[in-house]
Amino acid sequence: MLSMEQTNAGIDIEALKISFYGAGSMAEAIVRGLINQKLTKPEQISMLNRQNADRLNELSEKYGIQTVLNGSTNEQFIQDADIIFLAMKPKDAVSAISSIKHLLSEKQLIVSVIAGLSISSIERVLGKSAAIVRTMPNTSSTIGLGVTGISYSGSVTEEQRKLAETMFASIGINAVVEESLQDSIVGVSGSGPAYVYFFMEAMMQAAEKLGLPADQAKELIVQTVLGAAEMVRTTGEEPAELRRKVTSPNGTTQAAIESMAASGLTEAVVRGMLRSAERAGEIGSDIERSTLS
Ligand SMILES: NC(=O)C1=CN([C@@H]2O[C@H](COP(=O)(O)OP(=O)(O)OC[C@H]3O[C@@H](n4cnc5c(N)ncnc54)[C@H](O)[C@@H]3O)[C@@H](O)[C@H]2O)C=CC1
Ligand SMILES: O=C(O)[C@@H]1CCC=N1
Repeated sequence: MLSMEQTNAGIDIEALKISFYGAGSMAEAIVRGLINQKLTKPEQISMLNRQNADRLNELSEKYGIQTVLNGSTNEQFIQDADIIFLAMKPKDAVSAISSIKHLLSEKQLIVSVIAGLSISSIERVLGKSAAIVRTMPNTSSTIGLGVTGISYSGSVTEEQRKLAETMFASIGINAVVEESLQDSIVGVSGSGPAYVYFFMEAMMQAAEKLGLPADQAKELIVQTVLGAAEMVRTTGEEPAELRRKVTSPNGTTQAAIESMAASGLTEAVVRGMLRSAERAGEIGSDIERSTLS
């Protein structure tokens, strides 16, 4: 991760107004990350949602940001924003973008976090080309350990690129990729945290079967996962090599790994990740079709 000095070079992000259109889990993860990492002040952030005043009140109290339900008052927030995050579910994207397109101006940067939604679909809904950053973040942005795939429309300037990369670097690491790879990023790191949680859930089930109390099992498993990821990062060794070091010939780990392999763990993970990327493509095609009809 870049240091703040490096990431903030030459860009006064605190001076910019950032509006999140869609106040769900991903928007909250980014907002929390931006505030915790002190990239900007809560007063500069607004969050707009279609419904659920309770959720908005909670977000406003928790983070000190401005929140507003869809309606006439949100127009001002959209018009005043320098950066607009599109953060609703894919199925809501076309109608949401249509409803604000008359409020957008050329100087604004649009950042989409929506899985599958292509830059060309956004431009088709807007009826013109625009400065669009297509991203695929993940929820670990909440604690500054996110991963974000980033791609740009042709209208994004060098300075806007720097701005987008600075924002996402403050809440994790970035991978700037060709837009055609964005569905792959979904399969790898967008959905990725859920695979790890799923594996941890299975480990917790097993630990309980082995007689450990649930809270102790959780503590041991969290530290095991954290330690293993940190080992890969700090030693620079390949996961396969680190695994070999845990695995004594004919010992306990070998017995476990053989049993997991026989149950098709590798194939299940590979198939699942490819399916996630494929699903992102399907979601994108559905949206594209709806913009053509
Ligand atoms: N949750 C995750 O781990 C990740 C999600 N994403 C993407 O982020 C987007 C949002 O996902 P989540 O935050 O998980 O969903 P969510 O369901 O938690 O939040 C979506 C929010 O958008 C609001 N919304 C829908 N239509 C609206 C409209 N017309 N105007 C204003 N607000 C509107 C909904 O009321 C809801 O609060 C999705 O497109 C997803 O593909 C991307 C990366 C990771
Ligand atoms: O499940 C989803 O569709 C979103 C996109 C990546 C993570 N969550």
